[in-house]
Amino acid sequence: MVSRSNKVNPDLIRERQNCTFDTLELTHLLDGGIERTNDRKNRENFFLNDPELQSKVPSEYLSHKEKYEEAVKKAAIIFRKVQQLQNEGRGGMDNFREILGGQLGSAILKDGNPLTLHYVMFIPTLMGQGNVEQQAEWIQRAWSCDIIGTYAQTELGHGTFIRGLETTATYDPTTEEFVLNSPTITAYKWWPGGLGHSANYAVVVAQLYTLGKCYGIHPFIVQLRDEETHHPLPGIKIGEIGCKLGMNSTNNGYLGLENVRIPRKHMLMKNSQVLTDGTYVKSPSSKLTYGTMIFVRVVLVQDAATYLKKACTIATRYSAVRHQSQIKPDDPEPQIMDFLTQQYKLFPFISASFAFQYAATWLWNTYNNVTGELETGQLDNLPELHSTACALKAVSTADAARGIEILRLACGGHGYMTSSNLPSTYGLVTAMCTYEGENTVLLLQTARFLIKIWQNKQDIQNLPTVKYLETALTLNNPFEKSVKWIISALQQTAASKIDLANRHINDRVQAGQAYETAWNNTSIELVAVADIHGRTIIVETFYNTIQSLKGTVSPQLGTVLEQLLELYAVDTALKCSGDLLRFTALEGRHMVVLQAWMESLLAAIRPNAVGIVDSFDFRDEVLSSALGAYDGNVYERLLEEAQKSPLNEEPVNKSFDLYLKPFIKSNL
Ligand SMILES: Cc1cc2nc3c(=O)[nH]c(=O)nc-3n(C[C@H](O)[C@H](O)[C@H](O)COP(=O)(O)OP(=O)(O)OC[C@H]3O[C@@H](n4cnc5c(N)ncnc54)[C@H](O)[C@@H]3O)c2cc1C
Repeated sequence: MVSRSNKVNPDLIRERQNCTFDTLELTHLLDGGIERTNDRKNRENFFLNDPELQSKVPSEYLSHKEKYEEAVKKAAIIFRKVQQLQNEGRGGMDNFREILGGQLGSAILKDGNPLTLHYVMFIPTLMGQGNVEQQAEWIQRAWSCDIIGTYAQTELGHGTFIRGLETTATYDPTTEEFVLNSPTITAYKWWPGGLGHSANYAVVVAQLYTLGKCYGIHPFIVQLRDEETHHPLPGIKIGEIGCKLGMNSTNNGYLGLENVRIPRKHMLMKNSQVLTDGTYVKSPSSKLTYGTMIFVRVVLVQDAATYLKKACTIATRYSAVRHQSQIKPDDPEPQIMDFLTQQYKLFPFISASFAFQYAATWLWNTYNNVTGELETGQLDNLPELHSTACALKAVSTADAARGIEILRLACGGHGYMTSSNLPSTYGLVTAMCTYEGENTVLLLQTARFLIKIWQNKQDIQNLPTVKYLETALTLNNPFEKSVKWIISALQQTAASKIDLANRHINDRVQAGQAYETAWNNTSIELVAVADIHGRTIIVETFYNTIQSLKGTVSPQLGTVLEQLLELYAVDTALKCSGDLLRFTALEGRHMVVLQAWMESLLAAIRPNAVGIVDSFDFRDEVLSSALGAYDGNVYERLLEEAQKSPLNEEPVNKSFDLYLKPFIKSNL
């Protein structure tokens, strides 16, 4: 068997020598400073050097059951270590962000963590929707993992349309309890992570009935399993939903409820309440329940950026060491990265990963400001935040999933190997397009906000993400080869498309259609409206971030960042060129300028491509890829990974004697 050398591949050495900027400077910038880089590295050492968290057998070779058991074992170790860090005052939120996201988390558990929902949904829901007494009772127990929870909203019959959920919680004033039921098969909860065999509690979303009246969906804390034996409690029908495209260790579960009684105070009552006599007290604002949903969407934009960066690192390093074909007859085989089409597969996604990271940071800050205002009863900025989070989550996860697939294809056959780690990365990211709000549905929510703003333009000045709508239609904006022009052209396009969609809704209403029908009949345009609005925000945020960094980074790095910004902007313009030709001053002859600009940017980025992805500073364990390792010893690693196949443990498999030999002989 070939043993792997410790030498770095000479192509990668040369790429690194040719890099024009200091990769460490970019690493520190992306991490948020040298101290945060050091914290991250310490955290990586703390988790990844722990032998208990290392796998002997790649998880693909385990059975479904073994995968789950291994995942629970590691999840318990991970969170024990997180608790240790928290107790020592080390790390704070970053521990959770990295453990639960695409950085450290996916290095240790490549196909999902069964305890993620506990941290990402159960605890935030207790915090966001529990009153002070409920928080006092539950949050400490949840933080210390005395109980493990999940969030059970989706049912077999309904995901998106939550008003259609069928699980019922009927108040019984005689015992001061709620009685929970799944009246039909379609009322069974379906999908919650960790629900199958990990959680012993869940926040269950159910239709609330009291004094004979239904008050719509509300959240309830339901105990699912005995805290000692872990056996399901009476009336709880529970299990795991089975194999999926990806995320096969997250233990997604189903849940049926049959006359399950819970105390009145298990209804989460920060917003609405049911009093002991059964009187329903309405929430002061239905918008107050948005908080947790928005939080997760905000986090997903960051995750989209991280996973895309990982895929870019794998495909870019591989493209530097892989040689194939010839550009000119008799030339040696070039690095595949020297094919222009290959650069076009790689570099726009490198630039997109920067765009998404900066959008995520901006969205996170906006989220914190707006939720701070909520605490003081100020709700004015919530609809805009909701609309923006919907659009950015949809655009970033869709583009990241598409990008990872293109990056996988960019690695040819070897990208199809699970040892490239591109298939499971795709599995994790494409799921993000569906959960926490299905992307089309989210874009339609953004569109609803935009149409409302368009119909009623007062106070728009105070809404930063839509302020442009005031003037964008009347702009006289001759073509210019600049990012600023692209931003204003995207704004003009978004405004024109909103105007057009609005007119089409009105035309349909005038022709006799109900508003809702007219909305549905215009929804292809409405989705496109929200999509371009989201892209406009992302390009503008990227531009603003690079402007704010000017003078704070070295000129060499400044140049690279400017090139990435320009590439993201021009690539967006080219992809939206049909719309830009239709709604802005862009003409056919300008398309030639945009195309040449894009090609010149590919050429400019080429010498730094490996340097840029090196700056993402993913440890090999985090990349988990035979194609993407720092040393570039791709072929040795592929062979080494192949040896881990259980089929290779013996020279002749028993199926030969059992089936193949009789078959061959029978053909004689
Ligand atoms: C990996 C994974 C993990 C999950 N984890 C959880 C969890 O922990 N807890 C939980 O409660 N749920 C969870 N879910 C469920 C998830 O939230 C739902 O799948 C999601 O909300 C979409 O709902 P749906 O599956 O019912 O799809 P549907 O709503 O049935 O969507 C199917 C199609 O209909 C379209 N559609 C639906 N409504 C509209 C509309 N109004 N306008 C236009 N088109 C529409 C959609 O665009 C889509 O194309 C998870 C799902 C996945 C895939």
